[in-house]
Amino acid sequence: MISRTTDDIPPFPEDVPTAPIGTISLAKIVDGDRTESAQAVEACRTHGFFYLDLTTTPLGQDLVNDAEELQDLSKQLFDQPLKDKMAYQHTPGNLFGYKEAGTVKQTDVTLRPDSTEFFNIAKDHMHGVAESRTYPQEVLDNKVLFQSFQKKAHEVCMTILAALATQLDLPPKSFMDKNIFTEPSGDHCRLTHKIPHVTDKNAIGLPSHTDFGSITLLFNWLGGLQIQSRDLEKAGEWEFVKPVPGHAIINLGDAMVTFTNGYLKSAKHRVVPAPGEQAEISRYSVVYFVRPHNAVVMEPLEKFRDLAPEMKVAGKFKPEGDKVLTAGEWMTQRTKQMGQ
Ligand SMILES: O=C(O)CCC(=O)C(=O)O
Ligand SMILES: [Fe+2]
Repeated sequence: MISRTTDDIPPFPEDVPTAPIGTISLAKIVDGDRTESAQAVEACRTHGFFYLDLTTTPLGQDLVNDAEELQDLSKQLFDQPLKDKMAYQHTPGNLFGYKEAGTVKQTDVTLRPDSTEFFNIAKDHMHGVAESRTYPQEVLDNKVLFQSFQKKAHEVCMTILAALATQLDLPPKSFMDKNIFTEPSGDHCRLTHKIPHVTDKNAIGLPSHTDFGSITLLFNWLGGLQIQSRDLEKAGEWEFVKPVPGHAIINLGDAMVTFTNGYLKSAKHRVVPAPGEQAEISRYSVVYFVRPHNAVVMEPLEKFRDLAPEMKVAGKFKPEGDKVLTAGEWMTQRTKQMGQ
């Protein structure tokens, strides 16, 4: 079965317009199919999002299964009383641990509280790359599952980064070398839970943002994720990204914008109440964020250093001032900016 967790949820309404993002096949990317890689580059220069079809490789199928098991685990994890979850709250400037719903992002002009709680579980902590912080017993009891998901998600993301590099006439490891699994980094698995819309009619799921790492691999089962339309007539309107069983949703983060000096894009996205009847039930997502390892210097690759400004697209290119940061410093700065 491709997706057992979609069997018991109301369908995404057919009459709701959705973003026309493309689908890339993991199997074809693994096979070195240049047409597929060219489409991935195109997706990263336009919408900044694409579906990744995971149905036709064992690695992809295993990843889907892990994500579904993590969704089951999320239900138990978020079902705990708030005070128990708050015992694992993240510390300022460090995203690992628990974030409660009701956060206001400091850079959000609307200053609306979000309605999403999440747990960020570090790759370094699950794989012994760095000393771990504390996590709930349910997380520790499922360490093997987190290890499996993180390893596979990282591998899939590296395959995409290699395809992008090759297609851009760079050595295949150009981006991979900045995201080494065994090096200390901000890589993590995020489990999110959005309370049903009916509980808080005004809340936003997650305010508009770009991800700040290299590449994000996302599973969700209910609608609610939106990206801004690229259709000139719809100028900036938000469109839903409909979940597709057996597919992950991939987007690039601001680090890739920095490495390519804006040639590749990190698209703004947000989470709002899911459309139709889907708004009435809890929404979960399982995410893996690949971030450049801490020692990486956040500057464009040689090839992109002198890129003309008009080639630049959405996303933040540089931190305040001209200081070149390491990825470790950059992540701390961006995390503080989130008000977290
Ligand atoms: O839950 C989703 O669909 C998106 C989550 C997201 O954008 C994030 O956690 O950065
Ligand atoms: Fe995001």
